[in-house]
Amino acid sequence: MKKAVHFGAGNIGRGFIGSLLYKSGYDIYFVDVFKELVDNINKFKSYNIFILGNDIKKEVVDGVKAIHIDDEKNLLKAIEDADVITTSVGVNNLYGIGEKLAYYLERRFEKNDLPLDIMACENALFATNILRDSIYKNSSETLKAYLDEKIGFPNTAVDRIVPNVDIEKETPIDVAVEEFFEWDIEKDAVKGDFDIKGCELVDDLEPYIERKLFLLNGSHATTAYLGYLKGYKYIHEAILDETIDKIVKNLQLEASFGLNNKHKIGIDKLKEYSDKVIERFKNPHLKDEVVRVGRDPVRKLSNGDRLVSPAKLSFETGLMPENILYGIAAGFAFDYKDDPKAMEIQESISTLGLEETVKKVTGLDETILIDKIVKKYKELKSGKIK
Ligand SMILES: NC(=O)c1ccc[n+]([C@@H]2O[C@H](COP(=O)([O-])OP(=O)(O)OC[C@H]3O[C@@H](n4cnc5c(N)ncnc54)[C@H](O)[C@@H]3O)[C@@H](O)[C@H]2O)c1
Ligand SMILES: O=P(O)(O)OC[C@@H](O)[C@@H](O)[C@H](O)[C@H](O)CO
Repeated sequence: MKKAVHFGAGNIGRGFIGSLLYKSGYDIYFVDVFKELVDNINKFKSYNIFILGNDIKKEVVDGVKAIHIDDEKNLLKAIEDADVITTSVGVNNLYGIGEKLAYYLERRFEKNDLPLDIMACENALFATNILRDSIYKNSSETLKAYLDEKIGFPNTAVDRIVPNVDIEKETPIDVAVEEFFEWDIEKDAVKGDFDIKGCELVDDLEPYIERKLFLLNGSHATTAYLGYLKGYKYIHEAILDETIDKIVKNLQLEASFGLNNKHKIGIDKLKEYSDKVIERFKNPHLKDEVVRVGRDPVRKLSNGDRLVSPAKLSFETGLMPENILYGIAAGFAFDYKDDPKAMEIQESISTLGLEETVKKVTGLDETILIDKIVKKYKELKSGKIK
């Protein structure tokens, strides 16, 4: 039986990656920092995936095991034998995982010289490259030669909305998901012979990952930030608000111009994709909280992420991305107290001021865009947008 090691047994790890690996016949080892989660996976060994549509379907993922990140002995054994390694831990955690993987791969190399693919399944552009670079940075010259020859680092785009579960569970590790899923993988970077059913191997990942990050995650974040400001708890409520719906749809159009200019995907195709995304946001059964979708605005408002990146892309085509800038401005107004990264931005606004904070977080240097974000932030705060 082929073995898969997956770092991050959270929502997408269990609700999506775990599901496809299981259906493809892999023996799954989850690795996590959260001890209680690791213990529960080892206790129950099985979990349910509730697929939330107009009716609820249930799938079972069976025979799973978990390893705590500090359990060196078991982690070494799992990595030595792995046929595929995946992550869904949050892009900022990839640096630390890269360091650990370098250590374990050096040891695997002494025992197993079969090829292996390592894929980061995170919402970020080319996340596997970040993980790969971190592994290389921590590698000896001998290990680097082994990596060059035997280890594939395909980038991926993963898409399935997996909210924090809000239904009655049968085990504490059950998850709830939407029906839709898409997993695109860079074909030419694959070195092993993994066979994951349901994923798609693509020649050029960039159009896929940018389309997903800008049209889905950019509009998701904007729905969340505007929804939060207007007092909605859930995404499906926020997207039914006429003002939010209009801004989000126009944001998708602006991002589509940029995407089409770069990748020649076709405006009609991008519109079709965008419309499906909005329908997915409207799913009332997911009960996806705006504070989950808006989490970590420092990351979401950074230069290469879901809002600033498409804003720059569409600005470069000669268009003023007014609605994407609303999304960014709303992100700066996201003052959710339980989100440390939202609080970091709020503290920066109080000490450095808004304009300096916008420059620092977004990395933008186009004065016109910065001025517009500041203006829109003030409009949002003064309640001008109803
Ligand atoms: N939930 C979704 O709808 C969704 C969809 C697509 C992609 N993603 C992406 O997947 C990633 C995870 O998102 P999520 O929603 O599953 O979050 P989550 O918080 O539910 O899960 C993340 C898991 O990673 C674990 N973790 C953190 N640091 C770790 C480390 N160093 N080693 C091992 N485990 C570690 C956490 O304990 C947690 O269990 C993010 O990059 C996110 O953007 C999420
Ligand atoms: O996971 P994040 O924080 O990058 O983004 C929040 C949501 O937009 C995201 O989790 C989506 O639900 C997911 O990307 C859908 O595929």
